[in-house]
Amino acid sequence: MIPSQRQPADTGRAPVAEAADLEMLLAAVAWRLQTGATDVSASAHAQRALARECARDLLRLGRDAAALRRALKLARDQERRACRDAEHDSLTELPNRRRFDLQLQQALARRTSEQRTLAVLFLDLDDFKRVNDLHGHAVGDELLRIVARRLRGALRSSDMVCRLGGDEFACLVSGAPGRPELKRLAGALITAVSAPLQLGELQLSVRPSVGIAICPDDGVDAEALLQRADAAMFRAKRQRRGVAFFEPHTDLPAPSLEPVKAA
Ligand SMILES: Nc1nc2c(ncn2[C@@H]2O[C@H](COP(=O)(O)OP(=O)(O)OP(=O)(O)O)[C@@H](O)[C@H]2O)c(=O)[nH]1
Repeated sequence: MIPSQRQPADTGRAPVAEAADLEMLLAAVAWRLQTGATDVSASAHAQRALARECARDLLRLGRDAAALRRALKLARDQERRACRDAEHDSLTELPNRRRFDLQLQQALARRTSEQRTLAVLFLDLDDFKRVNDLHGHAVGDELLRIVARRLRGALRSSDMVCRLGGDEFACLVSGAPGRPELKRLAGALITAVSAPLQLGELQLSVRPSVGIAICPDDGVDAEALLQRADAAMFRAKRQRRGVAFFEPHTDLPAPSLEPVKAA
């Protein structure tokens, strides 16, 4: 037998160490080299396959991560939009009644510790129904958007204006405004809203009536303040005064009389 064709007797033991003569040693070494080379080439092949698989997995992982990031951003955007829609008026993009109530309650809670006054201004456009009736709902909508922008522009950034609904708006003025300052502010809001406006061919103007309620003089909770500012606005409109401060004797409903009991 030629040496290269001889196989070690027992592949489970170390054949090189057990070679009894030179011929067996050569055969054992040749066999070791051959199996070693096969092992190296098999392992290199396996490693290349593994590397390819890893690269594919990494690519898939990258794509999955990007898709996950996109889905997460979409969900966050949707959540933000839902929160925003829940607290904003879709026509004017001003905060809505719900947002106003929350902010008023927060301002009232802070006021207690800071001992400051704050005021609610209630605005309602005069004869707005005529705008809709004469020029159509779309013109009325555009006018409401413009009024919203004008109110926002006439207030400090620390003050808040919301659309309560229809042609009604409310402002929350915090800090420590006195009556003269509040009267001036109401006048500035009326001037801003009443400026003539051009809508295509149409030239229009609207005027608001404003009622003012002050915390703590006129109430210390959100509902009372808004109701009282509304009552004052109603009187301002009725008397065509433009602005009115809440007056308990005039604006509160008279207490109902107890029915006389039969004897
Ligand atoms: N264009 C438009 N009109 C609205 C909207 N919401 C409510 N309105 C209309 O606004 C009008 C408000 O009515 P009122 O405040 O009672 O009527 P007004 O003519 O302003 O009367 P006074 O407040 O007494 O001066 C109604 O005709 C509603 O139909 C809206 O989103 N868009």
